[in-house]
Amino acid sequence: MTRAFVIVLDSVGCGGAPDAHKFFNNKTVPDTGANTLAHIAQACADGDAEDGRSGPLSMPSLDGLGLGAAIRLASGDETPGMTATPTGLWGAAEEVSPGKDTPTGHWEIAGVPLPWDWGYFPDTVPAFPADVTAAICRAAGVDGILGDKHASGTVILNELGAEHIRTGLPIVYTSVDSVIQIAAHEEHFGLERLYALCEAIAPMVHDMRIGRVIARPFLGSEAEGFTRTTNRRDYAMTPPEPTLCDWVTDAGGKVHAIGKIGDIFAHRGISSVQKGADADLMEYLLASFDSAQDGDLVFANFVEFDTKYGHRRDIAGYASALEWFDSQVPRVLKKMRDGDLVLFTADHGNDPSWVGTDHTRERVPVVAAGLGACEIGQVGFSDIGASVAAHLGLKNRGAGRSFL
Ligand SMILES: O=P(O)(O)O[C@H]1O[C@H](CO)[C@@H](O)[C@H]1O
Ligand SMILES: [Mn+2]
Ligand SMILES: [Mn+2]
Repeated sequence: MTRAFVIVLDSVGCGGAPDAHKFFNNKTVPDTGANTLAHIAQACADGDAEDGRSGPLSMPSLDGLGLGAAIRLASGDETPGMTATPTGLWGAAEEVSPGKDTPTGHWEIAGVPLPWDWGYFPDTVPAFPADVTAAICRAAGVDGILGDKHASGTVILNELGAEHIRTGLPIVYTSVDSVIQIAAHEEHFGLERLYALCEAIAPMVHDMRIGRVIARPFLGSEAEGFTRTTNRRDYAMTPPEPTLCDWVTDAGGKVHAIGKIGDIFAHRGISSVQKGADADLMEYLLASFDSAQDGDLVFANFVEFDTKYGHRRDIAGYASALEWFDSQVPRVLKKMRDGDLVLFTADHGNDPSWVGTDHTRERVPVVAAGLGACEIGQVGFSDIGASVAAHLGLKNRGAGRSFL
């Protein structure tokens, strides 16, 4: 028996998606050519990412496993600063699902491509139909909502945070993803009240094939500014079929969710959940090597690349986050024991050099330690789930084929 550790670097794509022209930022600009990792590496090499860090992108550990090679394979783009000869398993994965959001990417990685099209809200004001707004008002006990449009979650707090405190009305917004996000002040509105509101409207919203209701609690004041807290909670639709998480638990193993993995899978097939800032998650991941048993899956998502830097189009911040993560990788690899598979991948792109503030359709890197040097080439997202299942000796393989 063996153990598997699947570590998703949220939004750390590597370009080259053949269907990128079907996905957009700013309504009209296709994602063709977007490449989160390569464009960050290029900006660093050009001296355009000097805020809080300096010089070429430094990711020696993941590059050593095969990250630079994976980017070049996926996209043909240059990878300045990342030119090591791989010592790990490496390749790039392509998504087939019609969506570039987090649940869609994770479900397909876990063996289940999306069998439907998500519902979306139009980029108009108001964005939400009257019955949705009425349901929110009823559940919150208020007589209106603020926002009611497509927005960036940090920008809308600056715009409406003070009015929210003054009026007590929740801030409700969406994006190109299939989401309703509700932002409310933890103290003025109340954290539990925000959770109860999101939970109450989730069934109606899911019936409209809207993938998630996201509670976006924040703190602060008009004078100090408003900051989102780590108490975000996602009320996601249940995956359409059993996923890798269910296969593991059905076979008697445990799935240890680190970060928002539990929420993404609507807590189906999830044995334990640990949440927090990415720095905390790294410690939970390290500790999981001491507690995970044979047959278990540790499934982690590091979200700050996406939420703090990708959506904010902050290239230097994104580069710093990548460099921090890479500096932790030797600690992870040292914890491995014989039979462990440790696989790093991503769920979509979020190129901080791109227009707009939304995800970008990209291939994602697949690099792994524990199986020696091996090029797997171009694979599908669901092949990752099939390979992890094969590694754990599971019968179910989902839609993919194992590359092991
Ligand atoms: O701008 P914020 O609130 O971070 O929103 C982002 O977070 C949502 C969920 O991942 C996405 O749909 C994206 O719009
Ligand atoms: Mn994501
Ligand atoms: Mn995102």
